[in-house]
This record gives sequence, structure tokens and C-alpha cells, in this order.
Amino acid sequence: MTQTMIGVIGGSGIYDIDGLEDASWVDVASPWGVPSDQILTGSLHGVKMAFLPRHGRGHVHSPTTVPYRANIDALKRLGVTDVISVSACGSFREEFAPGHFVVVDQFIDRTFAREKSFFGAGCVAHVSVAHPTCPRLSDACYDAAVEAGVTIHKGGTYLAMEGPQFSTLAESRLYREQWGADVIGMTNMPEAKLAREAELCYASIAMVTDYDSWHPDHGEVDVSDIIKTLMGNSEKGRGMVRGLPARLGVTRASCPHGCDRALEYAVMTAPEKRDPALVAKLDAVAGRVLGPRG
Ligand SMILES: CSC[C@H]1O[C@H](OP(=O)(O)O)[C@H](O)[C@@H]1O
Ligand SMILES: Nc1ncnc2[nH]cnc12
Repeated sequence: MTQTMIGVIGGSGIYDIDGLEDASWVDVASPWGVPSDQILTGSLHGVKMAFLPRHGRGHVHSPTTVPYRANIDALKRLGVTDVISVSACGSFREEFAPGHFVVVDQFIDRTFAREKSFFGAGCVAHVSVAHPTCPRLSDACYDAAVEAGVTIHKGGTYLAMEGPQFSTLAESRLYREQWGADVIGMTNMPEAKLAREAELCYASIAMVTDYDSWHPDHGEVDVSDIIKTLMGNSEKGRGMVRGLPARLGVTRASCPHGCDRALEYAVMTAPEKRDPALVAKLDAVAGRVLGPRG
């Protein structure tokens, strides 16, 4: 058993969480750059918590400039075991209405201007992301959201686009009708892939703010409408977070789905060929398998 530490990455409209005991914003240095912001640490019902606003307080980072690697590395370095991503999204399904939440379980990654891996020349690794989210953590989020009175749907495919502009009508129709995506956002990739590389359980809760541009009865996406829906959604998101400690517990058994052992057979580069500088940067993310000297 290890100590649980719940990490929450708050998306658009969620720049803090309330109710933490011994709350303090702390700087976490990372060899992967400067995280989006300080991290709010504390505890909730005896369970350690860490909250990071994805875009930074004041919404400084665009989806492309969010320092995804530094964020995941910083959470891992702090001791986070379970990452819950809370994000705004557009919906491709009539029944996923604005104000509803979706427990995302698949992704289509259409992003192209972001660093997507901690690994590379000098230390190559290939992890599986066939099942990119953790069912144990996703179920806990679902139950906590239901208890908080949220309308939440279990399962959905999130299309991650580069942005920052919203989709054209043709793209919106393509993703919905041909590709079968359920929701669309701009930030869950490469975040989910990096969490897997860092052997962290990851769940994504997408909060529907709009119908993107495909819906004949709704106009095109507009940030002012999104913000109105976000205000209500963010309060519901906080309600869900308050129910997580009771579900996850102060200590945790190793992940039954193997998220915390994702690197077990992933590293390809022979020990004598590894780049010591890269291995040093990987101390938090991959120290378990690379060891002190890689
Ligand atoms: C405010 S609308 C577009 C913006 O909102 C979402 O951000 P996040 O995923 O961090 O909640 C979406 O991905 C875009 O970045
Ligand atoms: N329609 C949409 N497309 C991409 N990201 C979004 N975030 C919220 N709504 C969105």
C-alpha cells in the first residue's frame, strides 16, 4: 500500500479548489520547464491533494503553450498517484447537453504542435495507450459526480484538436459523423499520454459547455456562452472533487489496470547507450525502472 495523493488539473474556469486543510500554493521545480502555475497542496478528509490550474491563474497559457511535460512531472515529483483532469468541451451528441459531464475513456489525438513524450533520443520508450484512462479512477469520479448531483455519462471519445480556434463546420461534421467522436477539446492530449509515461493513473472528466458547430439548432461556438456554462460547471466540478477522498482512501493498492507499472517493459534503449543527461531528467517520471544511474 502507498499513500494516495490526488492531483487535480483544472481546466478553463477552474483556477482553484476550496475546502483544503493546510492549503498552500507551492513552487515545484521541474527539469521539463516551468509548470503552468504554482500547485495548491493540502488535504481533504485526511487525503493528500494537489491542484494545478492547467492554463495558470488568470488563464495565461493557450492549449498549445500549456507546459504539459512540466505539469505532469511536477505532479509526479510532489508524490501524486492519481491525476484527475477536469476540462471544458464541446459535444457531438444531442444527449450530452451543456452542463452535463462525460467520463472520457478514449481519445483521438489531432494535436500537432506539442511535445508528446518524456522519452526520445538517448532513452527511447514505448508505452501502451490502448486504454488511456484508468477505470478505477474513472469509476471513483463517476460515483463522486453522481453523489454531487451532476448528470454524468460513462464513456466517451474525446477528440483533442490543436486550436486555439474552434472547428470549422466541415471538421465538426467529420469528427462527429465519420470518426464517431463524442466530445471535443484542446488539452487532454498529450496530457493523458504523458501521465501514462509517468505511471500515473489518469481520469478525464469533460464538462460540456456547447454543441460545437454541427448542431442545426445551436449557433456557432462562442466564448461568452461557454463562460456562462462554465460558471455552473465549475461549481459542479468542485462538488465532484470533494467526494473523491472518501472513494480513493488515504492509502491505495497498486492499480489493478497496471497504470502504475506502464514502463515495466517499455524502455528500449540499452543501458550502456542511454544519454545520462536525459536519464537524469527522467528521475521522477521513470526512476522506478531506470534506477539511480539509468
Ligand atoms: C474556453 S473554451 C476553449 C478552451 O477550453 C478548454 O480548456 P480546458 O480543456 O483546459 O478546460 C478547451 O480545451 C480550450 O482550451
Ligand atoms: N467546441 C469546442 N471545441 C474545442 N474546445 C472546446 N472547449 C469547449 N468547447 C469546445
